[in-house]
Amino acid sequence: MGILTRQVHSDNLHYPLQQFNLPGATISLWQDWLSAQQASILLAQLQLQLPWTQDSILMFGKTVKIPRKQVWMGEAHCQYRYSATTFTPQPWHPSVQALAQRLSEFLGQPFNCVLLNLYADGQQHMGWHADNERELGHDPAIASVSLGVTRRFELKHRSAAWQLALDLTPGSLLLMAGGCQQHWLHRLPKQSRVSGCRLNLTFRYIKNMA
Ligand SMILES: O=C(O)CCC(=O)C(=O)O
Ligand SMILES: [Fe+2]
Repeated sequence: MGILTRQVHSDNLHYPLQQFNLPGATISLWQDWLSAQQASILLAQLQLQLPWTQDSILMFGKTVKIPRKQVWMGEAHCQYRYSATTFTPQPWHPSVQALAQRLSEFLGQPFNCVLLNLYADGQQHMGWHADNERELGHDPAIASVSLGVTRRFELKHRSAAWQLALDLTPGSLLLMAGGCQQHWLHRLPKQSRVSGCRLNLTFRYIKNMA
């Protein structure tokens, strides 16, 4: 348990970076990647304008509703398979596309699809998982932008007792890279006392095989 190696760098004054060099993963966190104003405008826009659905998944042979709402979005070829279901992407919302573009420039790597999650309150959550679908390729870099209330985000190593907990504040950018999806799991736990909603965007890249 406990926090592992922690290094704090500052690439430039506008975007201070915290980097965690974990065994088999590199986690980078930029707290105020979006300004408070940009984050709140984007939250209001996306909450209202996207076709949010509370999807069902198959768990131990039963269909259960997931404890949050989602939208899968991006380039048309970016199919996403999740618990025996294939999701076809929604076309880009212009603000989300602009964010993907800005992220690609900032991080120097392409992003062409995104899973958006809307957690109405602290009861809504996402369980332990890794984003290791084959279509994401080997050791994908996944960039996560948070809006709305601050929530805890946890990582744990698959085979050793190492854990890391971070608070994801509105406007923060988290990058999961290295072998993170191969060696670690992550989740957004319930926080019963948190009221207010959070919207998270996890940007990914899926190659066009056509
Ligand atoms: O809401 C979060 O911060 C986590 C989202 C996540 O892990 C995912 O979309 O795969
Ligand atoms: Fe994830």
